[in-house]
Amino acid sequence: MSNPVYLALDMPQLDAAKDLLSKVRSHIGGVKLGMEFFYAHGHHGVMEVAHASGLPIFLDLKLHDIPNTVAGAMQSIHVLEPAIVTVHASGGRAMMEDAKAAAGENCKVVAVTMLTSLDENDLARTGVAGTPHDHVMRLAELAESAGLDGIVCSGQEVGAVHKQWKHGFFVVPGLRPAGSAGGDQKRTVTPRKARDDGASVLVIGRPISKAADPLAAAREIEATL
Ligand SMILES: O=C(O)c1cc(=O)[nH]c(=O)n1[C@@H]1O[C@H](COP(=O)(O)O)[C@@H](O)[C@H]1O
Repeated sequence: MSNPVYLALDMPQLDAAKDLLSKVRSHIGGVKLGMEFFYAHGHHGVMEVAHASGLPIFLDLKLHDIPNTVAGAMQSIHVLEPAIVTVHASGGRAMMEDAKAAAGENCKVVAVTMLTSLDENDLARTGVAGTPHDHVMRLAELAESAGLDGIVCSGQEVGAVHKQWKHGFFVVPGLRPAGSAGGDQKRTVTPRKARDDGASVLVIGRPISKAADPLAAAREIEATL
């Protein structure tokens, strides 16, 4: 089985990103590039990282706009041949359908459900009643009906979503090896638990990138899986 760990390269410096990548390259299965990196380096930066790593690229742009604009954005990133792209499930069914239709044939389009930095109180403050579990299940159903490949959710929900959506593709961030700092993440589990519960991809950033020894951290995480 291929390594499910995608390293989140959340940094604006291209050289630092490539340096980190070269250290941990053989202990990860893919690279996640999000807004921080993409807004700083755009297409050119994505191509450099893809070329330097030779690994699949997860372009985490969390698209969330009217269907026409999101479909246009998907077409604009087509040339980068990302393996995975994110949209927000709360953008609605038509937006997700159009995003999927505009994506490349080999690109998985997954919907962010409820950010792992939020808990039930945060959800209530946005006007959504119920538990994170209910909210994630509802949005997962919507994403599946829109023809998406899967969703992004926390490791606290992935087991339940996996039971409901047997062939879905599940991206799980908010992962923290036992004893590591949670930071801004609220719904965390260990990488091992997320994998055992059905995660297809494990997104890990700071537990590797901010470790005193990133290579040792990546090796240790790999050993737990
Ligand atoms: O879409 C994501 O990847 C994502 C969704 C989510 O709900 N929570 C979340 O943390 N992420 C991303 O996953 C990564 C987590 O980073 P660390 O908390 O440093 O491991 C960041 O790049 C986030 O942008």
